[in-house]
Amino acid sequence: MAAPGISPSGSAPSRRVVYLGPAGTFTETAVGRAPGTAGAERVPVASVDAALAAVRDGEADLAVVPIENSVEGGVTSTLDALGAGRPLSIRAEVLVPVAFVLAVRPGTTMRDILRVGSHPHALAQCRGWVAQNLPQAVTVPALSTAAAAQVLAGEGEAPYDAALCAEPAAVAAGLDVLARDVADNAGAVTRFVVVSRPAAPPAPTGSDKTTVVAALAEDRSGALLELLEQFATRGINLTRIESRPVGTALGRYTFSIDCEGHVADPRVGEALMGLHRVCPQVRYLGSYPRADGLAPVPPPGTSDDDFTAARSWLSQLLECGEVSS
Ligand SMILES: O=C(O)C(=O)C[C@]1(C(=O)O)C=C[C@@H](O)C=C1
Repeated sequence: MAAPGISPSGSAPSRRVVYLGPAGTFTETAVGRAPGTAGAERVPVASVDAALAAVRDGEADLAVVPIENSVEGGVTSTLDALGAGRPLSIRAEVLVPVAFVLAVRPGTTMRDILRVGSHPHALAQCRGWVAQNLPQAVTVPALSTAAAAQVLAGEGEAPYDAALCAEPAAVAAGLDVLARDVADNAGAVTRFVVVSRPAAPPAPTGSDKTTVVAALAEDRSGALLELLEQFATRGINLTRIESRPVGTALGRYTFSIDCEGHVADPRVGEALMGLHRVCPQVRYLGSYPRADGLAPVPPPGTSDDDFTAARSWLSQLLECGEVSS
């Protein structure tokens, strides 16, 4: 692979974005909608780990990876890969509605299906549907939804009789669609993030999110409460919080957190400083515009203006010993 920023001809610089492939995954749809990827060379890879490794190693400029689903919650492989290893920055988020079809080789009927293959997150979102409509079938994990379609369509014996994937992936693989709108919860949405090597965050927009991973002080009662208080006392709403095992021993966890606001917002900056004081480790993963455009509504006394006014009140106290009001 050529170095990032250099085209194979060595002439015009080009950006390279890697994503969980092959063509036809929901991640590919996210790449098409992600800010900063227009005109970039798109390179599909086999896993989230491979995508993030390509960015860490300088083989790609950006990776687009799934991080959260409205039905299944956090994508643990992404949370773990972002939370450890060489640091990375989240630059943007993208929301993609997720709708699955049941794809089969031509001639297969519902009764023939004993094994259903797909990405584990897709299988989890369709668990109830499969149990109800294909009670005889077991599920088989695949690298992605589109990979499941391609494997099923390939030559010879396939490891499953049906694949759950996006309809364009089924059509591209030459499969038949036996059922549409396969889901336990209609209207499911997956959230993807655009990731780069560490860089200063984009400027605040007034509708931003910040992502951090924080470790708790070991074996201390109230440590989690202390972490949460850093956000609560500053009126900052959390949009996601998940515990992930550190992996070294039972009972050791880090917390992956998304909160409303930007690190440059005084109240968010102060909350992160609070985390730095009370947590043994804090990994800042980035501040970036919200895909839904919603702006936070801070409770009374916790707006950025309130924090700025309080800071200048303290400065005056330090300077003059009193504040004329
Ligand atoms: O397999 C795909 O098509 C993917 O893009 C991965 C993925 C995921 O990791 O959650 C993305 C969206 C769907 O929720 C199911 C699978």
